[in-house]
Amino acid sequence: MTETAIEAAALGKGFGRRRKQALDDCSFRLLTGSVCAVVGPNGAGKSTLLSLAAGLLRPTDGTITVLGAAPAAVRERLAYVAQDKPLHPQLTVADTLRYGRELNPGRWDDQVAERIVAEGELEAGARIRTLSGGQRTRVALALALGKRPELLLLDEPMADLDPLARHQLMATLMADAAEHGTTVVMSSHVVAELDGACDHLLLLGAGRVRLSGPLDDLLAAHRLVTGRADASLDPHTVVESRTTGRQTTALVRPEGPLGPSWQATAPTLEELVLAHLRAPEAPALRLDDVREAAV
Ligand SMILES: Nc1ncnc2c1ncn2[C@@H]1O[C@H](COP(=O)(O)OP(=O)(O)OP(=O)(O)O)[C@@H](O)[C@H]1O
Repeated sequence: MTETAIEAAALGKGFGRRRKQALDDCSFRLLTGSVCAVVGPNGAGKSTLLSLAAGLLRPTDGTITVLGAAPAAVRERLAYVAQDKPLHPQLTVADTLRYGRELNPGRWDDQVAERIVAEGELEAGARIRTLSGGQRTRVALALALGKRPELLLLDEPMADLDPLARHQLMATLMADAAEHGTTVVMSSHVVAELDGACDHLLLLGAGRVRLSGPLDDLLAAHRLVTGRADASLDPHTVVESRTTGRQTTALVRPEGPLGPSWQATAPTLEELVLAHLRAPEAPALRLDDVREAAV
């Protein structure tokens, strides 16, 4: 097994005759066994990136290597759950799982697929078209995990689920990934649901990588500081700063000791992401051991 699950080098994807860049010059590296959160505002390129990794789109620039090969060459070793969760509407839940089994001979894990369906109390005989959005999500995830993939690509998998189902499915997903060493790449707008589940972060903005690396390293590279509005933050890199009255609160990347003017705490994942979303001009930071120089 290769140590790198996904490697993107100057990856770009343009659409249409004008080649509008959905992704531009993206380089990052994700180690096997990581659970990676892909976050970013609407239109940032998250779905495009996941489709490229799944081999459903081809790059217009650069390269993406998945499980050591071109994505199209390793399709049977990965599973992709797209945002719209395409399933055959006329099939029953049981038929859908049966097709999953037939299409993945030698790989299929009946136990995990059946468990995910059973946890949602879905009737085996129910047709897909009669299911709610959240119930379809459950069937799509059962199909994806049943395939026993080495790489699981999930595009906003929890968006349709009620909070309890979300919590429970996330726990099942993470336990299964940990048990089998599955690499998981999951996009989401709900940062809270990623906290505690992910160990790698990829933040995209306007088609570019803004943050990439092990979550702990990215969090450790930032400090949330509070101090007097007239205190200087030189020479630190200020990601975002807000002043209310006489007080400034900022997210910074310290270049050394912060000094006595500032009270500093470690940011949460949500604070890290929100500050970068509010400050799209902040410089990018990559801590994922890419071979190229800094972005
Ligand atoms: N098939 C396509 N044809 C033309 N443009 C596209 C196509 N797919 C995506 N785009 C454009 O590429 C950009 C990135 O889209 P993408 O769906 O990857 O973003 P996203 O981060 O997943 O957004 P969201 O959070 O809204 O799901 C957008 O500007 C979108 O309009």
